[in-house]
Amino acid sequence: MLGRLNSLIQFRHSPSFSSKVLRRQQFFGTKTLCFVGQDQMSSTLEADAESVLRLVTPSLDLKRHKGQAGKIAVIGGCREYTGAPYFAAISALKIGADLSHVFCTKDAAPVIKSYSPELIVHPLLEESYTVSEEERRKLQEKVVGEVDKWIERFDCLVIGPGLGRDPFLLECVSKIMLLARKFNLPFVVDGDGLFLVTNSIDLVNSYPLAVLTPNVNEYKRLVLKVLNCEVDEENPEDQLRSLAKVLGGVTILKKGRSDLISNGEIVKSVSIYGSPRRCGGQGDILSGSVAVFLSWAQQLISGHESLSENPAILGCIAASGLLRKAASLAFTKHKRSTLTSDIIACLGESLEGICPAS
Ligand SMILES: NC(=O)C1=CN([C@@H]2O[C@H](COP(=O)(O)OP(=O)(O)OC[C@H]3O[C@@H](n4cnc5c(N)ncnc54)[C@H](OP(=O)(O)O)[C@@H]3O)[C@@H](O)[C@H]2O)[C@@H](O)CC1
Ligand SMILES: Nc1ncnc2c1ncn2[C@@H]1O[C@H](COP(=O)(O)OP(=O)(O)OP(=O)(O)O)[C@@H](O)[C@H]1O
Ligand SMILES: [Mg+2]
Repeated sequence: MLGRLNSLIQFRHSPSFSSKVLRRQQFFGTKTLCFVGQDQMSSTLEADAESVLRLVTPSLDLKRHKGQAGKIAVIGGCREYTGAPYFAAISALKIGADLSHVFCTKDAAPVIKSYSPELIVHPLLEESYTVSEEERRKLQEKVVGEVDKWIERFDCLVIGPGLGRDPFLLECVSKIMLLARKFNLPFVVDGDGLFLVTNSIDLVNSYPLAVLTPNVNEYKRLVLKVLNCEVDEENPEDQLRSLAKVLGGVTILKKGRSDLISNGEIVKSVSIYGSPRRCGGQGDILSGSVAVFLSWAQQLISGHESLSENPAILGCIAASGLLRKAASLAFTKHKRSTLTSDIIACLGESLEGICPAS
């Protein structure tokens, strides 16, 4: 059974599971691979998202302490966008992470704090208009130093929701990405983080713990930059595989009517019926969710040395499946008035329907 699972999701184990993760091997305790259904082991394009959700979601246990179910940090939030980082960070908690941080600009912080007392909000980043040329170098060092104090505690970063495109701010964020790579910390790049990465491919190149979650526009820009061509609508799977391969094995979740996922080797799709509402913010839920499921998958795999699945692919399949289930449930309740916060409110019920807490 393990062999067949491995051949379906042929993942390269990153050499970089941190010692922090290894210390937590016991987290998943007695969970076994009988949670993986038969469909998941077939070689079809469509993933069995429910089986993956059951596989990676840890059971609740009174012996566990705060933090073991995941600590996520979102790097995003600026003067214009405060909703996006909030959606990503709160979704992580609603799914089951223990702690969710947001590193945002100084002026976005009080707004994001006011949305929720659950989030730990760091007013750290600054946009060009608040900093003189002379102050910039010193400030950049301060930002990196501050993130450095926290970074080892996180299981995954989400970089980009509502970040904005201020050049100085993006320069600081590129330093944070380099820091994350130094610590072998997985990160999900979304929204304006993808704008940054598309213009500085080296930030993610050949980093197997990077997950990119582009929407239609973001994907178009990435394909143009990296493959120097237009999006191939006829053969999306092959093009996605090539893109991930050229980027040295990063995982890409291409969002759309069906979500397509590849690490340059395999391609999987998630097409569970979601919702016809396309209100903004659903991609932000997805990025926060990928971070949690990726962390859980990493912990699961580190506890089963015989497994060679790629936690990033499992995280993407699980997050996409859950978001679609929650969007569908929210739509049955709210129809045309369905908003992103309604979908977030359905995350728990949707996950409970697939893997009950008790
Ligand atoms: N509440 C908040 O704070 C939120 C903040 N957000 C943050 O905003 C930042 C920018 O992200 P983004 O997604 O708006 O930018 P981008 O990808 O350039 O798209 C812009 C335009 O592209 C088009 N378009 C989109 N999809 C398309 C499709 N399928 N097919 C065809 N066209 C399509 C469409 O253009 P239109 O139809 O108006 O011409 C759309 O308006 C980023 O930081 C993000 O995190 C969001 O997360 C939302 C919630
Ligand atoms: N045409 C579609 N039909 C069904 N589901 C879709 C469709 N497009 C996107 N989705 C779903 O919505 C999720 C978010 O994708 P979307 O393209 O809206 O991201 P986004 O533009 O980054 O969102 P955001 O507004 O948060 O920035 C995807 O994971 C996918 O499951
Ligand atoms: Mg987006």
